[in-house]
Amino acid sequence: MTDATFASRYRAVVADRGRLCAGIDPHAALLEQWGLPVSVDGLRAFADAAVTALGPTAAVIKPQVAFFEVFGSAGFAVLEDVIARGREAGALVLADAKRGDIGSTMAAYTGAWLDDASPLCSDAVTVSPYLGFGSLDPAVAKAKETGRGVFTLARTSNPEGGALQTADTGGRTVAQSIVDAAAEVNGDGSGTVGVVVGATREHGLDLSALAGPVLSPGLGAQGATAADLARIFDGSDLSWLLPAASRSILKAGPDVTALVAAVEATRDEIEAAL
Ligand SMILES: O=c1ccn([C@@H]2O[C@H](COP(=O)(O)O)[C@@H](O)[C@H]2O)c(=O)[nH]1
Repeated sequence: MTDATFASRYRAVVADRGRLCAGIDPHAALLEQWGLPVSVDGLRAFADAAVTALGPTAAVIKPQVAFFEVFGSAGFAVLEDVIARGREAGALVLADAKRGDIGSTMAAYTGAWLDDASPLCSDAVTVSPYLGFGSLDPAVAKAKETGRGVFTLARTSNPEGGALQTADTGGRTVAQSIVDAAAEVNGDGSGTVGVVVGATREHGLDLSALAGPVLSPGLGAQGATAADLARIFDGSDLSWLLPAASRSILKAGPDVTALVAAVEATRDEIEAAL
């Protein structure tokens, strides 16, 4: 698709639009709040307004696949439209699918989310490394080859993640071992593998060798603030930090102008804090 690395594509769009990943999470409660039916028609209207507002404004948009999948094939058709329009509008589209399986099945997920031949092909996809980081090899290889990205969970924003992710594996935590494996892939400067580190608590990670993006969800609806980001990531290379917010932005809808203003206000608050 392109000779550019994911690092260079990421840096270009963030330099232009600022550090924000705006999520498209069509929760039933948000559909209702927007005065829409909780149906495929409601989903389509929600997605249309969201991608119209967020696609030309945010550096990265992150459709949460679960909220489309719940409507079956009709939901996936809406998601395909969101992905295509988001990319056309100049945002990087990060499909939040959190895929993870044995390598042979991971190869099929890679075909779905990172291959030009697929209608779901995105600029990046979220993955779960908990079948072993090596099980992600098909996705990592495809992403590297095509200038796309893979964002692996490391230290997630939810409270339940801690017991597993902070478990000690011979002198370092599970989450640190994921960050280190990502850093090894990124040693060539491609920035192919990003990590997910929530903004909701101290993470205790050494991100200094990562050389790739750090997606940090948890702003707004989960309670984290821009000031929390500055504190939690103090000492890290903040140029790689990509704070993410979904509901706190989407609640400004359905008016497109109000959604654009919410994206800009969130981004400006982040940029001022970092
Ligand atoms: O650790 C994680 C990983 C992913 N997420 C996802 O991000 C958004 C957050 O939405 P908000 O409305 O801003 O809370 C959502 O799609 C999650 O699945 C996360 O929150 N934490």
